[in-house]
Amino acid sequence: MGEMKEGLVIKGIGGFYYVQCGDVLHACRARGKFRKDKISPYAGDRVRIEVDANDEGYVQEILPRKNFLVRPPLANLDKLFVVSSVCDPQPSTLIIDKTIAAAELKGIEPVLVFTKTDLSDTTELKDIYGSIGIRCYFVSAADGVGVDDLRPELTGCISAFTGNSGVGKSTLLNLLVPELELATGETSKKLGRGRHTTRHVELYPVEGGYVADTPGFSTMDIERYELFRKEELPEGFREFAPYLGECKFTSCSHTCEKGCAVLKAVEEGKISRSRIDSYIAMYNEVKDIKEWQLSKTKNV
Ligand SMILES: Nc1nc2c(ncn2[C@@H]2O[C@H](COP(=O)(O)OP(=O)(O)OP(=O)(O)O)[C@@H](O)[C@H]2O)c(=O)[nH]1
Ligand SMILES: [Zn+2]
Repeated sequence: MGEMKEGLVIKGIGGFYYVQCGDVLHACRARGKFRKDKISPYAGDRVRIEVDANDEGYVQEILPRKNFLVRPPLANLDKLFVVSSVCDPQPSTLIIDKTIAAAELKGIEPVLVFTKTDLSDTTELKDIYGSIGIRCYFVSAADGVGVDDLRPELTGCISAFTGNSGVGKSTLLNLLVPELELATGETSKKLGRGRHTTRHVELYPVEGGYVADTPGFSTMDIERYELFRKEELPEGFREFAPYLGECKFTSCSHTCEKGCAVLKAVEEGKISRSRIDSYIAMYNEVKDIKEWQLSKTKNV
């Protein structure tokens, strides 16, 4: 029996899993039982490996995941940077709010990043997102404004960047982590999404943490793969928390009921219209989803 170690899966490629144990990176194969159990290690997984005398490693056990994203496949994400441009393309508050909610419900901390502040006014976005209890950054890659404020957010955690095509994710990541050398703008378009979808996910060490290299990670992936239960939806809107439990009806859906404390807070200007509009739109989308349709959001 070889030496047992515990480490972090940095990437999986060509049947090998690269596991970081302290300063050493072990290329490991997986034990056959994973395939049988239909569970395989992914970037972000904490695993136990056995290293034999020839320095060959085998993944023996995947430690319990705190969360899992289906696409891009990533385990144990601490932080999700939700990137939107203030214009070009115009931001969609519904997409932003869906992405925030998906992160919240998985126990991933959302951090909002608005890019291209050199191109447009940010007052409206600041009004909506400045006071919901989520850290919010306004940056411009064109003149570098705000980029350094964001850097400490990468420290000591596993993070990923998501946002629609063209919002400036790659441009921003290149400023934060120059070693990544991601293709941006026209080059990225020419290479096409095919390149992104077939590429493996890799965690890059940065600022004492890791950032996932997921250039094609758009909010579409969240819409397609992360479904909500209507009962849990209010937890995706953290500024609703003080009012939940205060409604007249215990079964209140917070969409239209009389005596709803959440809707009252909206009337009083304590919750923004934009946020409740997103909540109601999302509620209407998920209210008829069946339990079996939700199974794919589990941590496997
Ligand atoms: N004016 C301005 N343009 C920016 C800024 N950030 C990015 N851009 C431009 O926006 C375009 C898209 O940027 P990318 O970094 O490729 O966007 P992306 O989100 O990575 O796009 P995908 O790779 O398609 O997912 C490029 O032409 C960038 O030069 C910014 O802060 N200000
Ligand atoms: Zn209510």
